[in-house]
Amino acid sequence: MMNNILLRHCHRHLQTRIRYSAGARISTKTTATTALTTTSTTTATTTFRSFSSNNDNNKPKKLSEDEIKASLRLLSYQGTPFPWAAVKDRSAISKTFHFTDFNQAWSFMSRIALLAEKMDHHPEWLNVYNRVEVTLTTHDCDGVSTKDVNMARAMETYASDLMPEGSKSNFTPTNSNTV
Ligand SMILES: C[C@H](O)[C@H](O)[C@H]1CNC2=NC(N)=NC(=O)C2=N1
Repeated sequence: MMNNILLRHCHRHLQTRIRYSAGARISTKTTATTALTTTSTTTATTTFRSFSSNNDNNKPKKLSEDEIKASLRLLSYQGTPFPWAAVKDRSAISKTFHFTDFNQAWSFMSRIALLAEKMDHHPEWLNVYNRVEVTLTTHDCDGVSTKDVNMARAMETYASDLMPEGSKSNFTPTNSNTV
Protein backbone atom coordinates (compact mmCIF):
# COMPACT_ATOMS: atom_id res chain seq x y z
CA MET A 1 0.00 0.00 0.00
CA MET A 2 2.75 2.41 1.07
CA ASN A 3 4.75 1.37 -1.98
CA ASN A 4 1.76 2.12 -4.18
CA ILE A 5 1.40 5.66 -2.82
CA LEU A 6 5.11 6.25 -3.18
CA LEU A 7 5.04 4.98 -6.74
CA ARG A 8 2.10 7.23 -7.69
CA HIS A 9 3.82 10.22 -6.09
CA CYS A 10 7.00 9.51 -8.03
CA HIS A 11 5.03 9.06 -11.23
CA ARG A 12 3.28 12.40 -10.79
CA HIS A 13 6.56 14.09 -9.90
CA LEU A 14 8.13 12.58 -13.00
CA GLN A 15 5.24 13.74 -15.17
CA THR A 16 5.57 17.26 -13.85
CA ARG A 17 9.30 17.26 -14.47
CA ILE A 18 8.87 15.96 -17.99
CA ARG A 19 6.17 18.50 -18.76
CA TYR A 20 8.30 21.25 -17.29
CA SER A 21 11.42 20.35 -19.21
CA ALA A 22 9.49 19.84 -22.43
CA GLY A 23 7.92 23.28 -21.93
CA ALA A 24 11.27 24.82 -21.28
CA ARG A 25 12.73 23.18 -24.34
CA ILE A 26 9.89 24.29 -26.56
CA SER A 27 9.92 27.84 -25.28
CA THR A 28 13.69 28.16 -25.72
CA LYS A 29 13.44 26.93 -29.29
CA THR A 30 10.50 29.21 -30.04
CA THR A 31 12.26 32.21 -28.56
CA ALA A 32 15.42 31.54 -30.53
CA THR A 33 13.56 31.06 -33.81
CA THR A 34 11.27 34.00 -33.22
CA ALA A 35 14.17 36.24 -32.25
CA LEU A 36 16.11 35.34 -35.34
CA THR A 37 13.16 35.59 -37.71
CA THR A 38 11.84 38.75 -36.14
CA THR A 39 15.22 40.44 -36.16
CA SER A 40 15.99 39.60 -39.77
CA THR A 41 12.50 40.38 -41.03
CA THR A 42 12.13 43.56 -39.02
CA THR A 43 15.58 44.80 -39.90
CA ALA A 44 15.21 44.03 -43.58
CA THR A 45 11.73 45.56 -43.83
CA THR A 46 12.51 48.61 -41.76
CA THR A 47 15.74 49.39 -43.54
CA PHE A 48 14.27 48.81 -46.98
CA ARG A 49 11.46 51.19 -46.18
CA SER A 50 13.62 53.91 -44.69
CA PHE A 51 15.93 54.28 -47.70
CA SER A 52 14.93 55.53 -51.08
CA SER A 53 13.93 52.65 -53.32
CA ASN A 54 15.87 51.37 -56.29
CA ASN A 55 15.07 52.42 -59.84
CA ASP A 56 12.21 51.04 -61.91
CA ASN A 57 13.71 47.87 -63.34
CA ASN A 58 14.72 46.79 -59.82
CA LYS A 59 18.42 47.00 -60.60
CA PRO A 60 20.14 48.44 -57.51
CA LYS A 61 20.97 52.12 -58.00
CA LYS A 62 24.57 53.17 -57.45
CA LEU A 63 24.71 55.83 -54.71
CA SER A 64 26.52 59.10 -55.33
CA GLU A 65 29.56 60.06 -53.25
CA ASP A 66 27.41 62.45 -51.21
CA GLU A 67 24.77 59.79 -50.59
CA ILE A 68 27.48 57.36 -49.45
CA LYS A 69 28.95 59.99 -47.11
CA ALA A 70 25.52 60.67 -45.62
CA SER A 71 24.89 56.95 -45.15
CA LEU A 72 28.25 56.48 -43.48
CA ARG A 73 27.44 59.29 -41.07
CA LEU A 74 24.15 57.62 -40.20
CA LEU A 75 25.80 54.21 -39.77
CA SER A 76 28.67 55.27 -37.56
CA TYR A 77 27.63 56.29 -34.12
CA GLN A 78 29.76 58.90 -32.34
CA GLY A 79 32.74 57.74 -30.34
CA THR A 80 33.35 54.53 -32.26
CA PRO A 81 37.11 54.48 -32.97
CA PHE A 82 36.63 52.24 -36.01
CA PRO A 83 33.42 53.21 -37.79
CA TRP A 84 32.13 52.37 -41.25
CA ALA A 85 34.30 53.99 -43.92
CA ALA A 86 34.62 54.24 -47.67
CA VAL A 87 37.22 51.89 -49.17
CA LYS A 88 40.22 53.42 -50.95
CA ASP A 89 40.22 53.08 -54.76
CA ARG A 90 36.87 51.31 -55.10
CA SER A 91 33.20 52.01 -54.51
CA ALA A 92 32.65 50.02 -51.32
CA ILE A 93 32.16 50.52 -47.60
CA SER A 94 33.96 48.63 -44.89
CA LYS A 95 34.16 48.02 -41.17
CA THR A 96 36.02 45.68 -38.82
CA PHE A 97 33.92 44.17 -36.05
CA HIS A 98 35.64 42.96 -32.88
CA PHE A 99 33.84 40.35 -30.83
CA THR A 100 34.68 38.67 -27.55
CA ASP A 101 35.76 35.38 -29.11
CA PHE A 102 35.45 33.17 -32.19
CA ASN A 103 32.07 31.85 -31.08
CA GLN A 104 30.56 35.33 -31.13
CA ALA A 105 32.18 36.21 -34.43
CA TRP A 106 30.83 33.01 -35.97
CA SER A 107 27.32 33.66 -34.58
CA PHE A 108 27.40 37.07 -36.21
CA MET A 109 28.48 35.58 -39.54
CA SER A 110 25.82 32.86 -39.35
CA ARG A 111 23.07 35.40 -38.77
CA ILE A 112 24.31 37.59 -41.58
CA ALA A 113 24.62 34.58 -43.89
CA LEU A 114 20.87 33.93 -43.46
CA LEU A 115 20.08 37.55 -44.22
CA ALA A 116 22.45 37.56 -47.20
CA GLU A 117 20.53 34.68 -48.76
CA LYS A 118 17.22 36.37 -48.02
CA MET A 119 18.38 39.64 -49.59
CA ASP A 120 20.33 37.90 -52.38
CA HIS A 121 23.16 40.17 -51.40
CA HIS A 122 26.46 38.83 -50.11
CA PRO A 123 29.24 40.49 -48.15
CA GLU A 124 32.97 40.14 -48.71
CA TRP A 125 34.48 39.26 -45.37
CA LEU A 126 37.48 37.92 -43.54
CA ASN A 127 37.37 36.28 -40.15
CA VAL A 128 40.35 35.87 -37.86
CA TYR A 129 39.35 34.52 -34.43
CA ASN A 130 37.20 37.29 -32.88
CA ARG A 131 37.57 39.75 -35.75
CA VAL A 132 35.34 40.08 -38.81
CA GLU A 133 36.44 42.50 -41.53
CA VAL A 134 33.51 43.31 -43.78
CA THR A 135 33.44 45.00 -47.19
CA LEU A 136 30.11 45.79 -48.84
CA THR A 137 29.56 46.64 -52.47
CA THR A 138 26.95 45.79 -55.11
CA HIS A 139 28.25 43.94 -58.19
CA ASP A 140 24.99 44.55 -60.05
CA CYS A 141 25.61 48.33 -60.15
CA ASP A 142 29.36 48.27 -59.68
CA GLY A 143 29.26 50.42 -56.57
CA VAL A 144 27.61 51.07 -53.22
CA SER A 145 23.80 50.80 -53.27
CA THR A 146 21.04 50.96 -50.68
CA LYS A 147 21.42 47.17 -50.38
CA ASP A 148 24.87 47.68 -48.86
CA VAL A 149 23.61 50.33 -46.48
CA ASN A 150 20.71 48.11 -45.42
CA MET A 151 23.04 45.20 -44.84
CA ALA A 152 25.44 47.39 -42.87
CA ARG A 153 22.56 48.51 -40.67
CA ALA A 154 21.52 44.91 -40.06
CA MET A 155 25.13 44.10 -39.16
CA GLU A 156 25.13 46.89 -36.59
CA THR A 157 21.95 45.52 -35.06
CA TYR A 158 23.20 41.94 -34.93
CA ALA A 159 26.62 42.95 -33.58
CA SER A 160 25.13 45.02 -30.78
CA ASP A 161 22.73 42.16 -29.94
CA LEU A 162 25.73 39.87 -29.51
CA MET A 163 28.21 42.16 -27.83
CA PRO A 164 27.83 42.88 -24.14
CA GLU A 165 27.47 46.58 -23.30
CA GLY A 166 30.85 48.05 -22.49
CA SER A 167 32.80 45.93 -24.94
CA LYS A 168 31.26 47.97 -27.77
CA SER A 169 33.80 50.77 -27.44
CA ASN A 170 36.63 48.26 -27.40
CA PHE A 171 37.49 48.53 -31.08
CA THR A 172 41.05 48.63 -32.38
CA PRO A 173 41.60 49.96 -35.89
CA THR A 174 43.23 47.21 -37.93
CA ASN A 175 42.20 47.96 -41.49
CA SER A 176 44.23 50.71 -43.14
CA ASN A 177 42.60 50.22 -46.54
CA THR A 178 39.89 52.83 -45.97
CA VAL A 179 39.74 56.54 -46.66
C1 LIG B 1 22.32 36.72 -59.69
C2 LIG B 1 22.30 37.25 -58.29
O1 LIG B 1 21.11 37.90 -58.01
C3 LIG B 1 23.40 38.23 -58.06
O2 LIG B 1 24.65 37.70 -58.45
C4 LIG B 1 23.46 38.76 -56.64
C5 LIG B 1 24.07 37.80 -55.63
N1 LIG B 1 24.74 38.48 -54.55
C6 LIG B 1 25.22 39.71 -54.69
N2 LIG B 1 25.99 40.26 -53.75
C7 LIG B 1 26.52 41.47 -53.88
N3 LIG B 1 27.31 41.97 -52.92
N4 LIG B 1 26.25 42.21 -54.96
C8 LIG B 1 25.48 41.78 -55.96
O3 LIG B 1 25.26 42.50 -56.95
C9 LIG B 1 24.91 40.48 -55.84
N5 LIG B 1 24.12 39.99 -56.74
